[in-house]
Amino acid sequence: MTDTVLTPDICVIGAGSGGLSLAAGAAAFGVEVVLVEKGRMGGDCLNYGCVPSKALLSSARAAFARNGLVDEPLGPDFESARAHIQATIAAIAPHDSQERFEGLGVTVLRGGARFVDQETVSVGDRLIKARRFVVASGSSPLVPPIPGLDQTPYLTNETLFEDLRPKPDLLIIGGGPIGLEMAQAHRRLGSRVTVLEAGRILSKDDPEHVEILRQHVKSEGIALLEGTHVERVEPTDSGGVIVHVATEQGMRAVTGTHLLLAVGRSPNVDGLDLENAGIATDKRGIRVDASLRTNNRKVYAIGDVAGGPQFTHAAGAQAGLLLRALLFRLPVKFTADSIPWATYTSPEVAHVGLGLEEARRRAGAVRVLSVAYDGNDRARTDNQTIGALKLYAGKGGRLLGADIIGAQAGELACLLSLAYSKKMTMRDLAGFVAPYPTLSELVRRAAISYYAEAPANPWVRRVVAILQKFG
Ligand SMILES: Cc1cc2nc3c(=O)[nH]c(=O)nc-3n(C[C@H](O)[C@H](O)[C@H](O)COP(=O)(O)OP(=O)(O)OC[C@H]3O[C@@H](n4cnc5c(N)ncnc54)[C@H](O)[C@@H]3O)c2cc1C
Ligand SMILES: NC(=O)c1ccc[n+]([C@@H]2O[C@H](COP(=O)([O-])OP(=O)(O)OC[C@H]3O[C@@H](n4cnc5c(N)ncnc54)[C@H](O)[C@@H]3O)[C@@H](O)[C@H]2O)c1
Repeated sequence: MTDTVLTPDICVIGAGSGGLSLAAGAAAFGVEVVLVEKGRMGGDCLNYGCVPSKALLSSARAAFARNGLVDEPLGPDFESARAHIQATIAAIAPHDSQERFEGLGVTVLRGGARFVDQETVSVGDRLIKARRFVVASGSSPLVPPIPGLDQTPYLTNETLFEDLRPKPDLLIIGGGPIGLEMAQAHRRLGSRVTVLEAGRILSKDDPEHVEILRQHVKSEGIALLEGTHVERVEPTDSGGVIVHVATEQGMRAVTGTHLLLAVGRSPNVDGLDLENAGIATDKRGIRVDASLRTNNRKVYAIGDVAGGPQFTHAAGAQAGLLLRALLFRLPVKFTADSIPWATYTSPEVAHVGLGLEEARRRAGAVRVLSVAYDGNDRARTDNQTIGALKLYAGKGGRLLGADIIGAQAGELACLLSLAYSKKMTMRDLAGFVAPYPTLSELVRRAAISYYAEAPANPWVRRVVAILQKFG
């Protein structure tokens, strides 16, 4: 070990979505920060997650618009998708780079961090004794214990984008956001695609909206096998794969040229030696309280490793809360329902606040206000009429949650997330002015329907009649 022991205010482990936000925010206030990263700056989102997957979806959308549905992966389309992914990562990378963070005054150490004791972390031969530690070490693709997997070639999000070659017959295990986004992207690039899902696809989203998506992706030729148990996998002589599945109809073998695993995430706790610092974990990751603190009072955890919602914006939101707590000593409370999400299939599927069941459980009577995209003029002009928006209104018309499926659902979720966070009511959402023609008018339209019965209400009618008498 070197003699120099670093003694910053904050030591952040992991330079991904959560760690970078926290380090940049703290440095902006002149707080001394050491940031440790063992892999690529930018973490999963930039290198293996959101950015390459959304770039691939964008290329696939363009290819689909050009070619329509094809059953042969087209080399040039894959080639241009690969170039687009690389160019997009390269364009964003400087923002997350070591150089930028050093420019902000952050000390960046490259290497694996591990706890030596309750208040010390080591990185190679450096020791760090910080006033506070923030673990933001992210997650890795879960590899399930499927018999035969250890002898069968498979892809995960960590390998899929780097070597993006045509995949004639892609089998995907898992029908969550990764499975579905990648299924549609590859299908639109000409691959035949089969999704093998143990339960139902997008199980956290509204079942009626998921049914719309289900029918849509099937219409694009994606085979969805839901309620399917994968029994075992084996390689073929030609380098492909056979997946043996048990379905309600019996056993079945599904063959493909490539296999992608998209069955969830495993928190990155290995190698941190958390036990040396007495930090408790469970299978979801590091255990934290609502203020994101672990049972070691010097140590906090945010992002995928902290067992909550696993999104870039969730990690960012947690970093923001933690900055308030660490820099300004303000009490903070993270709640999972403050985190909206969107899955970027066509149509997109998005969610804000509470789901309908949870809203009913917490609030009792809930009114569901639904509007369909085909009643919206912008959806008509753009020929994007598949979709629907539902608002869940509680007592006094308070917005409790929303589900959206359709074009730009993720963008609509932004407005609704603001409304949810500010505890707005249907009155607020009916009362704002949206430019015409926009999809955001769907929100107003749904909120206005809360008052649909007002004209028939005898009391309202009486008031209107009295007011008419005043000329
Ligand atoms: C295919 C895919 C698509 C996704 N799409 C979206 C999307 O569209 N929108 C969205 O919001 N989210 C998306 N996500 C999720 C999002 O990528 C993650 O939620 C987010 O990256 C989590 O941020 P994080 O800071 O917790 O972890 P990460 O961004 O993974 O960063 C953790 C960092 O810690 C480093 N690290 C780990 N252990 C150590 C150690 N011991 N010492 C030093 N460094 C260490 C890792 O190398 C890594 O760089 C997607 C994920 C995947 C896999
Ligand atoms: N648009 C986005 O925001 C976006 C996109 C991709 C990923 N993500 C994030 O990344 C996380 C991981 O995504 P994911 O799709 O891998 O995980 P997930 O946990 O959301 O979905 C995994 C799916 O795989 C199924 N499954 C698990 N084991 C199986 C098995 N043995 N056989 C068949 N099916 C099985 C599950 O039932 C589930 O439906 C997500 O939870 C999300 O937070 C977000």
